[in-house]
Amino acid sequence: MQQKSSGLRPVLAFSWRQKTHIPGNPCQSVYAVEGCRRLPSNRNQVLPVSKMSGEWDLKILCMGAGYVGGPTMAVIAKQCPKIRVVVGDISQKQIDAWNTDDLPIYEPGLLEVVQECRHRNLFFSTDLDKEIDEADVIFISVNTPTKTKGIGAGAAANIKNCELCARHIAKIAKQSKIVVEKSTVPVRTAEAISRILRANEKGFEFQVLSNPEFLAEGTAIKDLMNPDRVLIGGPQTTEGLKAIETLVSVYANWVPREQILTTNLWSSELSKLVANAFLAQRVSSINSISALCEATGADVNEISRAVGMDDRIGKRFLQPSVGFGGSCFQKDILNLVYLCETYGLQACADYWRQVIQMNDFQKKRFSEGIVASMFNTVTGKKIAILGYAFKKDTGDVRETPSMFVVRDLLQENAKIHVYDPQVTRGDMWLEMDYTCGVNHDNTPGLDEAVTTSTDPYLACDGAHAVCILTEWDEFKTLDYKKIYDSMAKPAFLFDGRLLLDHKELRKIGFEVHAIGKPDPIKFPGSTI
Ligand SMILES: NC(=O)C1=CN([C@@H]2O[C@H](COP(=O)(O)OP(=O)(O)OC[C@H]3O[C@@H](n4cnc5c(N)ncnc54)[C@H](O)[C@@H]3O)[C@@H](O)[C@H]2O)C=CC1
Ligand SMILES: O=C(O)[C@H]1O[C@H](OP(=O)(O)OP(=O)(O)OC[C@H]2O[C@@H](n3ccc(=O)[nH]c3=O)[C@H](O)[C@@H]2O)[C@H](O)[C@@H](O)[C@@H]1O
Repeated sequence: MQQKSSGLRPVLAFSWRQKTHIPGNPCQSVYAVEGCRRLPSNRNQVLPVSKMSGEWDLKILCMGAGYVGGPTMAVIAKQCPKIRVVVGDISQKQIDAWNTDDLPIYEPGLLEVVQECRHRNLFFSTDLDKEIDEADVIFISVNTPTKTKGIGAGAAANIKNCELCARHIAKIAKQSKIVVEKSTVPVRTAEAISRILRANEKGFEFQVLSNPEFLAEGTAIKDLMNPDRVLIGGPQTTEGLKAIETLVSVYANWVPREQILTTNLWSSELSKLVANAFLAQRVSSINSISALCEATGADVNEISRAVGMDDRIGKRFLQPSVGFGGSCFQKDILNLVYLCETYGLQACADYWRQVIQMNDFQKKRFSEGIVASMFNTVTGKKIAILGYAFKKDTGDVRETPSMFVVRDLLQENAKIHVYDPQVTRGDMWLEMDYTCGVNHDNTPGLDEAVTTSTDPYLACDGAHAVCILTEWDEFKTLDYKKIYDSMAKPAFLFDGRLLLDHKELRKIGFEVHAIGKPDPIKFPGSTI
């Protein structure tokens, strides 16, 4: 298994955040583009897979070697040995890392797949001109963060990077190509990409498809090897349908045909936003109930169990937490909210915005609960944070709930000690600066207020409280007696993931507070 050195690692050579701010054209509103033109029917140049690429069945380029581009292409390369797959990026550091065994992202099982395919039919390169020229199919898998400035700031997705890719392809291409949106984008982005490509065409045709990705970090390889479905949207023209068929034939190498859904472009683009919105909505729904459980003495785990056993509701995504994080849930819901507003559907926009507001409430509620429980002050107290990644099995810290809790506790002048097996100190500060505007370089005393540790026991040594903020498996088997003995008393433990055995912890002597769990003092007899 791919293994990074344990503990908060030194800053990686590459840091994803640096690449979200690529200078270039500001985002063009996709809502301003004209209606879709039908493609001329005599330009039937999209070839079936087997005839496309000489010694290879097909040549694929993926622009963007991040959390999606890297794993997705590695799995295509693994499952399709006759397809040449190149993952390209504008970041030399990123590509250099992909060409070593110290991959730029942590994802269980990824290294093995990369090692199997690298230099066989999987290549990582910054020579985008050459690879665009050679590719038959080009995936665009670049970051599409929420806009921070200008029209739609704080809600609309910035598709600047997608547009730059389209312009790059248009400039270099000397023959017909299929261009595939892998990035998550606002509905009708394919139209903007098509227009850019068409405006620059030199007598050949581009087909633009939408193929959104549904992998989750931490389980990316499993999700890619066994997807619930693959979704491909494209123009419903003869050429468009042929292009769809070309992409279907790639996935059909390992995905059962009935799980490969084909549809039109706009349904495909919108389905991705809706899938993330529904998933996040479930988390916010159960988190809202966790607050009610704490007030009434009900147990949120029992609620999840009882409700989830109804087949119509289902068990998954009902795990209460300190809040959802990650680069996409908030971004994609905001994107949906912005779309609704753009089309004058304010009630729909308000409905979906509430999912984010509930998430903000949950994060805030957690940090306020810590302060309230600890006699209304954490000033000068050492608080150990176990887990900084937004979920287990990833080193990704984008929008991680831990960051918001740490920010709030810093405002109360606590001394923070963080342990996470995969997060770098550099990434931690970068995200804090980008998302919370808290910069450790120009805020006196801040750097010293946060210690990052490579050992969970050191992080907890002498602490007044321990907070479980990521559900890493290793936290389940720590020696909590040893931790308790080393802590200031009373020893508080705040479980933001419902990961631990609270009965056992209380037996040791901890004062335990957990999301959605009845407080045994307030509700004697209700603890399960
Ligand atoms: N992270 C995730 O789990 C998932 C992300 N998505 C979506 O996939 C897209 C990519 O997300 P991530 O992989 O997480 O982003 P990322 O930030 O990890 O990677 C994006 C990469 O694109 C590169 N890039 C930017 N502009 C470029 C250009 N003009 N040419 C070539 N490379 C360029 C960047 O240098 C970076 O390495 C986003 O739209 C995201 O919403 C979809 C499903 C899952
Ligand atoms: O578009 C994306 O980026 C991806 O977003 C999510 O994947 P990801 O964010 O990697 O991870 P999730 O497992 O969905 O978790 C998201 C957040 O919700 C939290 N969560 C999840 C499930 C749950 O029951 N409770 C809960 O608090 C997690 O801890 C995490 O902070 C979706 O699950 C993917 O299908 C999608 O492709």
